[in-house]
Amino acid sequence: MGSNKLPPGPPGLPILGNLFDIPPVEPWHVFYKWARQYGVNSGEVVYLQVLGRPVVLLNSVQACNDLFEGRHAIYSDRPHFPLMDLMGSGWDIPMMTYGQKWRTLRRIFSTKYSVASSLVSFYDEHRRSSVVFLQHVLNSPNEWANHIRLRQGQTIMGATYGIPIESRQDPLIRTADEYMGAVSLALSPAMWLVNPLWMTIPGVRQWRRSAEELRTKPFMMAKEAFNKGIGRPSYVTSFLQEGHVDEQAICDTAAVAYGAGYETSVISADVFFLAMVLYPDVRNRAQEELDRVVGNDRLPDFTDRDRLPYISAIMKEVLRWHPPAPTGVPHLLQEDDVYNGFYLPKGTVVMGNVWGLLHNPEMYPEPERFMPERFIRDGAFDCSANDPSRFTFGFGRRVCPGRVFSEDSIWLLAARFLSVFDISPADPKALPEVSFTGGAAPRVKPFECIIRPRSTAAAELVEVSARA
Ligand code: HEM
Repeated sequence: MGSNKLPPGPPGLPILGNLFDIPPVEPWHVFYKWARQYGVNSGEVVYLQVLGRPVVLLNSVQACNDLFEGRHAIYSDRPHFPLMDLMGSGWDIPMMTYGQKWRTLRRIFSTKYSVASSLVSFYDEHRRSSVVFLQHVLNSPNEWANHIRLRQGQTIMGATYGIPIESRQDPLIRTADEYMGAVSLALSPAMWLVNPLWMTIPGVRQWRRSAEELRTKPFMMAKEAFNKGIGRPSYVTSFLQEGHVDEQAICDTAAVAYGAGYETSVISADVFFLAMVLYPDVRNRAQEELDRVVGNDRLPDFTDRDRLPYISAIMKEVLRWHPPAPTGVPHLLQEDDVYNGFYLPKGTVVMGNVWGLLHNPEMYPEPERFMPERFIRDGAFDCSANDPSRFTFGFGRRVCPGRVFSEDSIWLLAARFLSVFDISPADPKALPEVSFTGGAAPRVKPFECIIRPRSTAAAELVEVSARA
């Protein structure tokens, strides 16, 4: 191919390679360091080797565009995730090899989740779940983290199946929690690169059951409601009504929304709360905008979006500051290739360094700071030059098809929560740390905060909206 020189990277041990260089928790900091240390003369391409498997980190916009977009025909496959195989997740689009089955299912999924007219039809679910959320926070503010999980579960389950979820204890939410915990583990670099270890994980059988339940149970419930004529409008019911898509495909693609969308949305909501606790100036500025534009006698809505630029900027900054999948989801190179004069062997695992790209100080000055102002130009919301969603949601043909749905969800949460509640640290002298659990979709470590209605009128507005 004209070059057999591998890109630079950290030296590893014989056979084991860089196995012990990748920490199980917050590995993105190490990836970031390597990008700075080794990427300078290679167009930001860094080479690792783990137990004989070549792994490449792409650390620049250029490299991600050139390879994931420009050469998508050979950069869109997935590596094997042994733990996912054990869980019987062959139906799950994110894990699928790049081929006809993936193409068909992804197209079906996208006709509802990536098309503007369908996304608008999900607005009512976002609205409904956000009002329930506000009421729960009003009644038990210390339980805010549980209320977030319920709200995100309600939104996804409502939009996908039309199934109302009443409580955090709902078995469907528990199933999703369990399955996504396993997926996060299965996709974390430390786990899938070190494949023999998962054999010993005790919960595998239970995870397999959760995966099957997640796949079939809510679909059967939605279908039954549809057949009785009592199904709420949703992804599943609209396909059943249209009648042109095979039922198994509806069932499998619906489960993907629930599986891929639930945990990631919970994390971004948690990140929003953490940012609001740590950055009171941001919260104040957002509330000033909400009061001026929306006033205090109704909740903000999607129709206000164009007039709430700072809320839109907060939503983008949440996705940038701590992306729910900071190391992305790995792609697999299907052919030998040469890039910038470096040889990339067939079978290389190629990872966009999501967190590193979003913390590049040239594109995002003071990257550790939560600063929505970076998306405001001349008083208007503008992320045309630095839209974090270009990285947060992955790359090329495998880019997340749920990204606009997720942005809608975060936007409404931020607008409505800040319009009626104040939030502050539990102890101003001991602010919560910005730290995360392990896994490919790391959760914000639990923290406490104080949440109060902004006024008696705000509390009443929440009650009235919940009754409406
Ligand atoms: C803040 C929320 C979310 C984030 C950060 C996120 C992030 C990602 C990332 C990084 C990928 C991998 C892209 C790649 O391979 O390069 C992905 C794939 C995917 N996401 Fe999301 N996601 C979110 C929410 C959602 C939602 C709400 C849905 C469904 C409604 C969804 C459905 C999917 C699907 C189906 C894939 C697989 C795409 C494929 O392999 O072709 N995601 N997501």
